[in-house]
Amino acid sequence: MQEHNFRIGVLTLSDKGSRGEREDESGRLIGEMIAPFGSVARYQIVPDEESRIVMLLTSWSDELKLNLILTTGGTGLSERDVTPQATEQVLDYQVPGMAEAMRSTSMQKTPHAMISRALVGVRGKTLIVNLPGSPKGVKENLEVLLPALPHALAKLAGDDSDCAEPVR
Ligand SMILES: Nc1nc2c(c(=O)[nH]1)N[C@H]1C(S)=C(S)[C@@H](COP(=O)(O)OP(=O)(O)OC[C@H]3O[C@@H](n4cnc5c(N)ncnc54)[C@H](O)[C@@H]3O)O[C@H]1N2
Ligand SMILES: O=P(O)(O)OP(=O)(O)O
Repeated sequence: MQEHNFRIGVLTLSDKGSRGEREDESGRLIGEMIAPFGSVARYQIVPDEESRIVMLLTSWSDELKLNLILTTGGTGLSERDVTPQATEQVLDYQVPGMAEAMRSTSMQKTPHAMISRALVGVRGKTLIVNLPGSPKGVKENLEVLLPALPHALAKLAGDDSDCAEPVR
């Protein structure tokens, strides 16, 4: 059931997936998990190529004006893992707390979580979130962000209402 109306992009970075050698299970899972937050206005799977990632993140933010872009894959230490480098190029500023929360919570599941260099940040009015490539990594990282997502996206879209919670 859709509880919010945000416009979302899902970008899968995978050499094997882009060649049709692996099902994009991670992209599909993101679509399922994000469904209550809005509609997937763009979905694409491309190889781990920095210039293509920069081009897509820029056009989905500046031209399509998506509220949220979720990437999966290419956050690790392999030679072709370039998603964070590409993301850093397009961001106006980072939202370190969201990336820290994903990594620190995931560390309770696997020490391998520290290997992901995923960034979260903002370009214009678009929140860009890197997620790891594996479906397990997607699930464990994205479920950390979801509770804060509607508030973050509403603020980014210009909601200027008071948001302080009462002191207890
Ligand atoms: N909370 C968690 N965080 C992380 C995990 C985890 O299990 N839980 N895994 C960690 C590991 S291990 C690594 S390494 C880093 C970085 O991962 P990458 O972003 O570089 O992931 P890739 O190399 O692109 O892919 C890894 C692996 O996953 C499978 N894969 C990739 N893409 C897809 C896809 N679209 N559909 C299905 N499966 C996919 C494939 O076996 C790849 O070899 O992240 C840590 N974080
Ligand atoms: O083919 P990819 O890019 O999904 O990555 P890996 O080499 O980690 O399977």
